Amino acid sequence: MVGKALTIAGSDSGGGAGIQADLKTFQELKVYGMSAITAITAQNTLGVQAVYPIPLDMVLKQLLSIEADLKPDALKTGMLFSSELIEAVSGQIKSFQWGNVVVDPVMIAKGGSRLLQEDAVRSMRESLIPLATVITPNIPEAEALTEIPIRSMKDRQQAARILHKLGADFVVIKGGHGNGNELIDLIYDGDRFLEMKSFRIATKNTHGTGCTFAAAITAQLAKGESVLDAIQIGKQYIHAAIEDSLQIGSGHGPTNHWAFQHRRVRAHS
Ligand SMILES: Nc1ncnc2c1ncn2[C@@H]1O[C@H](COP(=O)(O)OP(=O)(O)OP(=O)(O)O)[C@@H](O)[C@H]1O
Ligand SMILES: Cc1ncc(COP(=O)(O)O)c(N)n1
Repeated sequence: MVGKALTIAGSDSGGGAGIQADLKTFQELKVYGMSAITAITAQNTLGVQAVYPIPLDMVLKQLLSIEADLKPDALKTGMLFSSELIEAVSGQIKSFQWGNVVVDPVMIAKGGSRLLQEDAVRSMRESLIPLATVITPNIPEAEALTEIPIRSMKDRQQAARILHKLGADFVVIKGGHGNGNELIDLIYDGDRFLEMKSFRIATKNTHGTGCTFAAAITAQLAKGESVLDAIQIGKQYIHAAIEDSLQIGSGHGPTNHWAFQHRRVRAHS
């Protein structure tokens, strides 16, 4: 039986982030992809030109249709835009008893546009994080959720502890926004800290990296993999996708979803 993965997120007309990145990732990792669209963005590699939130009722109808017939093995949340949406979506996830929930707490796009209203951070903290199997904030998102400034690895560990206490089983604080040639994603399971290290790829083509990483974790969970293995495959997938990124558009180009499988084929031939 094929694993079924759901993304609850915003649409990116440029195809690099959001729903589009998630479905590409699901396809590449060989799970059946489904979507519930929370907002439509007019977006390209240069930035976000407009945001149109989908009426709450229509978002809930999408989730109901999926529950009535398809039922996901794993799901991820991305752009949820407002406090109302976060609370309603969290309520549905809970009442449908959907498990394997990956929360990517999307707040601000690369160019600076807000993808989450400022007053919605509290709902994320109180309603969504308690349902998370894995939460994958970048450093600014972890700072907003925990209200502590993050400058050192000790600060990151402290933020991870807070997010775990709020109810996330596994916390991954991503290091894309850090400095230096080495890049560390910090994992915390409530007991141990694990540092997932890689080298920093020098490229401006990093549009959709957060979405893609979380979607790859979701795909692996939908196939029944353990959370730690899913996070590690997620890292391999996004690293390959950034390393072989695509020169498309004149801003922050998208990642390359073919890279991961191409490398596997090469490694086995
Ligand atoms: N330049 C890079 N080289 C290698 N890995 C990277 C690079 N940038 C990001 N990553 C990896 O990509 C994943 C996503 O991290 P990042 O911190 O960029 O997420 P994000 O901030 O949510 O994404 P975005 O900035 O696109 O919104 C992480 O595993 C991170 O380590
Ligand atoms: C619709 C939508 N969702 C999310 C992001 C953030 O993207 P990233 O994966 O780069 O954090 C985005 N730019 N647009």
